[in-house]
Amino acid sequence: MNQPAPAPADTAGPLERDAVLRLTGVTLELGHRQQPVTALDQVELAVGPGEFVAVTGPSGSGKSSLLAVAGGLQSPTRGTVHVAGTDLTGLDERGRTAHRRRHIGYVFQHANLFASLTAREQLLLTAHIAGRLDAATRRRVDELLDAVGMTARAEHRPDRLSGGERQRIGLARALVLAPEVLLVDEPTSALDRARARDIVDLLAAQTRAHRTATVMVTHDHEILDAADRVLTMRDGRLS
Ligand SMILES: Nc1ncnc2c1ncn2[C@@H]1O[C@H](COP(=O)(O)OP(=O)(O)OP(=O)(O)O)[C@@H](O)[C@H]1O
Repeated sequence: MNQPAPAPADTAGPLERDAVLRLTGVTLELGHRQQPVTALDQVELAVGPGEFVAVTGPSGSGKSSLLAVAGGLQSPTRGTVHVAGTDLTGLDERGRTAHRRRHIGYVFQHANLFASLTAREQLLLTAHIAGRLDAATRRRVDELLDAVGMTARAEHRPDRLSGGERQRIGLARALVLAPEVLLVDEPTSALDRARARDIVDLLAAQTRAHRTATVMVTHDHEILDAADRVLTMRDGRLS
């Protein structure tokens, strides 16, 4: 009797049909032609609205590469990346940037804040660039500053903030526009336990409230319980 073929690794998720973020057969080769490194190897991933996916795995396994490709910052060597129904790999640089701005929030490990702006202004600038600096967004900025515990530091510039405080502002900034896809690289690496818990709970709550498709890369095993699914990256493969 014929045995059914083994099911592929379950990285598609229960909401595949409605996925806001979908990577199909994504391979990323980096380095020189003579010495290529396969940073991503045939990755399949689908994340639905309101779903919070955590990705963990050893150093050098491809986690940052996964976020870079999912966010359209890096083009895959092979495969497709769909964000909100559009294939990023089919767009030119300009189209990709525009699509990224409209649909994707990215939280880098190092916040990349503007040196001359206060913490509050970093958030307001994001709303301004998107043409959404209205009363409701100003209220949301203040709520987010409060949610990340930064109200008292809101008028400080980055050089007067700690690494953890800058990290929290970077996260709040990415949440201002409630993007459809949120990609987060190690959001708790500079935070103590209590603060790490607050931040990951905030991420989970925002993901649900705004039906965001969230992917968070983390080494922090104590926060994995906040995610709906935990995937592991090993040698460029996701399982
Ligand atoms: N520009 C590059 N050229 C060649 N190889 C690269 C380049 N950038 C990354 N790599 C390699 O690609 C692989 C995946 O790197 P990546 O940064 O995605 O891993 P990671 O899981 O995020 O690691 P970490 O947890 O240490 O940040 C690693 O083997 C890395 O050495």
